[in-house]
Amino acid sequence: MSFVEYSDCIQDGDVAIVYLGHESMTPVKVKRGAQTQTRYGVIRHSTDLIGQRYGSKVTCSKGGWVYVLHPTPELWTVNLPHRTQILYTTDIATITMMLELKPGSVVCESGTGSGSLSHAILRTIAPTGHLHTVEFHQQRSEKVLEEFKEHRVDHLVTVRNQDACKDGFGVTGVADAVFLDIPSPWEAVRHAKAAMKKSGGRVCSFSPCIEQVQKTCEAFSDQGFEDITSIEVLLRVHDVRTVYLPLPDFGPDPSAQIQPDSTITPPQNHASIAVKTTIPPRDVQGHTGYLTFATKPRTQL
Ligand SMILES: C[S@@+](CC[C@H](N)C(=O)[O-])C[C@H]1O[C@@H](n2cnc3c(N)ncnc32)[C@H](O)[C@@H]1O
Repeated sequence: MSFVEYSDCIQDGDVAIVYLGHESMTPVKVKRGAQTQTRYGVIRHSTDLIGQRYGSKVTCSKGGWVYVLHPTPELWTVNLPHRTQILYTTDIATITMMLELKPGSVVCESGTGSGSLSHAILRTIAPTGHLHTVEFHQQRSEKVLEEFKEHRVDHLVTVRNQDACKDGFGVTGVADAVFLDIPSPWEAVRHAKAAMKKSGGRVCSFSPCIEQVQKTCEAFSDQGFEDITSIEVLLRVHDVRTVYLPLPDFGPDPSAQIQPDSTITPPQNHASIAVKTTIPPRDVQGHTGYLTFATKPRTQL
């Protein structure tokens, strides 16, 4: 198992996602001889997990069952231990697309936080790209490195425990893209520029407040970035419903030159048909933050 490569069967040392039901999942470190308690009873790793196929239905000791899923960055985002605020898949999908990330991309990121975005970046840039991630909180940087090792993606990432605003990203002229999720991103913009390739690239900053966005846009402009754009991504999940619509009664068909026939049954007054449709949500999910994108143009030679 690795977060960037799929394996068929569960092995000793894997991290598996135990799916207990809607909205109820938990990550489990698979270890020979270990047990995991669930509300459906005990899962014995040696017999119930190791050697089973990912996606299998596993029966617990009380007779209830769970599914054991292969980990993905999306599942990790909804199951990871929170050490900070994190980015969720709606923003992550937009960031990945707008930063034009692909296999082989070199990316700089700060702060690493709980590693939610980092895992998604790693899956996209594997197998030949690299992520340079900077986190100034020592325990957070140590913990996330431990997780990268457990998830077998540590060969794709360098974690630096330093201040991105003071000391930058630890690399110069190598990055295709830079991502900032720190309280004062405008202080890191010049370091972002220095970390990026001479051929240019894309940068993104995530900030919850519009005052932060204004300062960051000014810094991007001062540093010569172009195409500065701020967006907010709001997800609207529609509910699928069956609704009953009345059949319209258009009266007799004037083009049909048929004499009234008493054997034809007239349409019923309140006839209706069942149709599937979607209902938009009444409330739109809350604000997470603004995403500001900009382009570093190719340096003139
Ligand atoms: C909101 S969290 C990032 C969450 C991350 N994007 C995720 O999806 O899990 C912000 C992190 O930035 C770190 N941080 C704040 N300012 C920093 C700086 N100047 N240099 C490095 N890290 C910084 C904080 O310690 C915190 O862990």
